[in-house]
Amino acid sequence: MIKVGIVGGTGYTGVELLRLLSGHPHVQLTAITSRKEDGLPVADLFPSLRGKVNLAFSAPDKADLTRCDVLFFATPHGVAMEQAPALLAAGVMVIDLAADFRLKNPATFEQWYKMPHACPELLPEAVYGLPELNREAIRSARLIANPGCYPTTMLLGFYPLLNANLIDAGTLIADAKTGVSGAGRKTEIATLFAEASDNFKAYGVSGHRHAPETVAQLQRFSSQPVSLIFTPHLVPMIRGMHATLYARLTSDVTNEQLQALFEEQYKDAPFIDVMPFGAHPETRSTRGSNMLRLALHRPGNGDTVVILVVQDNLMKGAAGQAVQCMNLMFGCPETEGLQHTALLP
Ligand SMILES: NC(=O)C1=CN([C@@H]2O[C@H](COP(=O)(O)OP(=O)(O)OC[C@H]3O[C@@H](n4cnc5c(N)ncnc54)[C@H](OP(=O)(O)O)[C@@H]3O)[C@@H](O)[C@H]2O)C=CC1
Ligand SMILES: CC(=O)N[C@@H](CCC(=O)OP(=O)(O)O)C(=O)O
Repeated sequence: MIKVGIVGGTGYTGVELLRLLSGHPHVQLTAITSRKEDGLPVADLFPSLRGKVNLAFSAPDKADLTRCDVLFFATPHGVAMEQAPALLAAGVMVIDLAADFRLKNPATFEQWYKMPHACPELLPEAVYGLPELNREAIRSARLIANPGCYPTTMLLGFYPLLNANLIDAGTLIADAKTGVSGAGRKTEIATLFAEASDNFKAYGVSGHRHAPETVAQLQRFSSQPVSLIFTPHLVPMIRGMHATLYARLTSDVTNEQLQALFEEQYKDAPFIDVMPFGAHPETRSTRGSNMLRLALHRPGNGDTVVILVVQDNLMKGAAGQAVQCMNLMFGCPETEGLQHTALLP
């Protein structure tokens, strides 16, 4: 059994990890932290876990985290990097759901996250935890930077076209929408029911931290400088993310060839569903599941290809993806504990 700990077990990605890992046949939940709920049985806070998780929360400084084989940090940016060096030295693997290890350049991290990096020496070895792009590296990693939710949709949508050198890397556009759970469980005026329901707005238009993360990863697959215009929106949903991606084709290619390219690229990816050309994927077809669905369009058969991508931000966008990485790191089947079908309605 894999002894697993979760730092930040009371947040939305933390409780999603608990839901997934409590049903994982090779996992023994060993430590779950919360500063605010120290001593409280997990199932008292989350009755959905009654009979499934018998642990109590403990404060991070009281929990002996070195008993774990792997620790998930479902915490705000800046927490994992303070503890990762000691944990790795003690032989504990680390999967960070925040951004501490996503950007290789510490100056870029500092620019976007407004804090100095606590352990820049670990950045070169951290593996970006997107299995569809990095499966082999994840298998042998001990430190995983789990991708941001928006970057997961943008990377998996643009990657096949960029890798095949079929699009102009300098004019990528992503128009994306997500629900309020993306902002976490902490209190914030913008995510109050009276503010977010019956409302719709863009945010971070002049700069969102997921743009540099996405560009850095896409750049690995392009000899041309990658440039991305990314506009996120908050929509009145709880879970879910929809990205509409636009790219300009630079080669003569048929719609059938584009479709075949995506189908071939993701034929061995258990959590990517390449839908028929011209389909309209819906966020609820992914709710509670680790599937990411995408579909290609070519308006007017012109030189713009539109890729529609949907996922559950808490699953493929966060906790599900992190468990997918853990499965690879410990030699479990990639889909173990992740085979839920989406909830309808
Ligand atoms: N929500 C989403 O859709 C996604 C989130 N992420 C990232 O995952 C991480 C977690 O997000 P989310 O679950 O939404 O966040 P939440 O705000 O819902 O939860 C944060 C958790 O971290 C704990 N925590 C806060 N500060 C500290 C600290 N200094 N030390 C230890 N524990 C702390 C909190 O518990 P307590 O205060 O009791 O200790 C709580 O359990 C974030 O970095 C986020 O950016 C990534 C992709 C998608
Ligand atoms: C609605 C909302 O606020 N969404 C979050 C989603 C980002 C996220 O959670 O991912 P990170 O780990 O990269 O922060 C945002 O745009 O900041």
